[in-house]
Amino acid sequence: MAEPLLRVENLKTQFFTDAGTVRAVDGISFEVHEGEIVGLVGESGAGKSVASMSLLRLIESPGEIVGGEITYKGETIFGLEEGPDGDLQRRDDMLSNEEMRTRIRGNEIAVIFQDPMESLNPVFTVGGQLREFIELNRDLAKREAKREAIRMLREVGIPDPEQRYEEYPHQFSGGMRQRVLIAMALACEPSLIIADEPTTALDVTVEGQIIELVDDLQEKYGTSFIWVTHDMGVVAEICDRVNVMYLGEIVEQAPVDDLFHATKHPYTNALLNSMPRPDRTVEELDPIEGVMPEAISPPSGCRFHPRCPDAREVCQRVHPEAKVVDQADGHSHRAACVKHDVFDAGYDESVPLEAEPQVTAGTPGGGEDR
Ligand SMILES: Nc1ncnc2c1ncn2[C@@H]1O[C@H](COP(=O)(O)OP(=O)(O)OP(=O)(O)O)[C@@H](O)[C@H]1O
Ligand code: NI
Repeated sequence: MAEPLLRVENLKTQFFTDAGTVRAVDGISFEVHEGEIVGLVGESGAGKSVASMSLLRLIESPGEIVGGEITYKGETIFGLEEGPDGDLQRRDDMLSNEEMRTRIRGNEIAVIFQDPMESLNPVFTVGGQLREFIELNRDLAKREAKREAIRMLREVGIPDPEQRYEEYPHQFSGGMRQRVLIAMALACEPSLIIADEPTTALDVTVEGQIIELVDDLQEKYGTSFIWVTHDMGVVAEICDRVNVMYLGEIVEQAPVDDLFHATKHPYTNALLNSMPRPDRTVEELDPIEGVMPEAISPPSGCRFHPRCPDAREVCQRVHPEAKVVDQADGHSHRAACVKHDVFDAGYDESVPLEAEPQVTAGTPGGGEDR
């Protein structure tokens, strides 16, 4: 298989707070190949956004990437090596902050956030902002940049783009604003777009339209996506491959069909059971027991064991790294759960744990109102 566009290996990002060290991203590894839509899914606080921001090196104090490697098109976005005094230091070939700003962010890797109002300036027209962005990043003259901005607005399905070019963000609906952000993300024809819950604030119909638009544009431009969401329904619609995150770790990684139909991790199973589906009534929904613990003091052993219906005594002791448990479509299916034989951790002989009675949470990530 061709070299991936993006390779993330054992990435660790932590926040050093007064209350202690938050291990927000704790050793995740995944790849994005050209033209793929790769999902990053999990409950609120799992580390999805911190992982995304780490890829762009946008982590601010008290946060810091403390380990691992990020390679994009053969260049090192992040990497450490042992220095002369034995301490870890940033590698020589790591891209500089200047290169990240001018060459990578926006041009190579663009990002779309959940709330377009945070990314758009309310006091300038939508068209003006898009034009300026294109002018700055693509070295076009003002008139050409304007023509290009209007073309992009049309491309993302905004009706009357010449007219809407002159309007302000508040004159756009939520869905239309999100289309503007997609236009902005696409404007420099990046190879990778990171979309962090871009449809979460939208109603279901508009969400469906945006997803359809992204699917079309993805096909047309061949752009790769990292799609961050807590919604398994969205994952099913848009993703090729999926990474399921729990408390800073990737607990399952598989092509989308295998994730849904040959699920290997109890947490993924719980996410799927808590998801509304056309073939089940609301009463049949099965919220995941308990709430996700704080990343500051994760449980021993498997971090999911206190909430896991399959948990046995061994799960309190053994902390499983994701391992290949199956092969599908030339892609590995990985899971971090010792109930699989490859772990050889004595799961079969181990004593089942009583499910601890817990405060029950709603469905993950506040998905219940949708
Ligand atoms: N600036 C910060 N300071 C301290 N802790 C932080 C900071 N930013 C994030 N965290 C912690 O990092 C962990 C991961 O947060 P993150 O925002 O990545 O979760 P998420 O999966 O994106 O959740 P959501 O679905 O709510 O967006 C959480 O425990 C969060 O509290
Ligand atoms: Ni987030």
